[in-house]
Amino acid sequence: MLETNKSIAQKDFVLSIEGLTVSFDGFKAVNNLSLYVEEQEIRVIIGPNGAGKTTVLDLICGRTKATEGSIKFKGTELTRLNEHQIVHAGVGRKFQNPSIYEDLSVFENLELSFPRGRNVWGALTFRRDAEVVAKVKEIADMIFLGDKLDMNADLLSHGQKQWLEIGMLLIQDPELLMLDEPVAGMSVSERKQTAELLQRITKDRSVLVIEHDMQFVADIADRVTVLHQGQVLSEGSMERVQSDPKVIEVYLGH
Ligand SMILES: Nc1ncnc2c1ncn2[C@@H]1O[C@H](COP(=O)(O)OP(=O)(O)OP(=O)(O)O)[C@@H](O)[C@H]1O
Repeated sequence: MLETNKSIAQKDFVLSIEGLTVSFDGFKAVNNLSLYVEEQEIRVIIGPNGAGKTTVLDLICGRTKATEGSIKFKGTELTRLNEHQIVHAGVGRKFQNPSIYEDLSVFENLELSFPRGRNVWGALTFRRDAEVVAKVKEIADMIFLGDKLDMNADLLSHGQKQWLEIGMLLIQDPELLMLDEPVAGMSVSERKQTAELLQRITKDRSVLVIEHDMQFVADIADRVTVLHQGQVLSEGSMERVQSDPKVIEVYLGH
């Protein structure tokens, strides 16, 4: 046991969650959870409805306050910070529904998210210097929208809107990116492209994803954590969790 603790402590984890619990009127949606995410890792959290997946992301990004436990991001204790401070520390979160500015172009949406242009008026009036333009183009290419910079965001497909929102997070250069069901509503080819995109962006960062689409999970996951009733039911490679009888019983067997 000592050996295990020592090896866990020595690894370079981007995110170390230990003993995390949140209680809603006595109901523990997350119950004494420990989870460690490495640099450049894509970790996928799966599990049945109500398992606590979204609540875990809410706790990490500061939307929900923990009752007990610790969430360390590169050594910084996140449970003491507010949502804004957590974003500033380098944690980006994408929710299920895209929250892009539909009446602005792809370029303007990305430009607005560039760290210097966080507020709308600041972003629209500051000079589009070469650095911003270059970064916007780089990100647009990465999210498959390089030829759609001038298109109004409301004309994009659902999948393209999801990519734009991922791009709006990437331009802020988070070290941990959290995505809640990123391929929901996407076509098969868009799912494939999204898998490629996630593989590419983990060269510089880690990604934590909640997903129900098992093909997509198999395509992207370095490791999978299966949650059930706020606790880790199983963890490891996709092959390992898929063949775990406990996982088949409560989740995959349905
Ligand atoms: N703010 C809250 N107050 C009370 N109960 C909550 C709150 N947030 C979540 N819960 C409960 O906690 C449990 C876990 O919810 P959560 O949304 O995290 O599950 P999930 O695994 O993301 O499920 P799904 O796959 O359906 O999105 C559920 O029973 C939910 O009703």
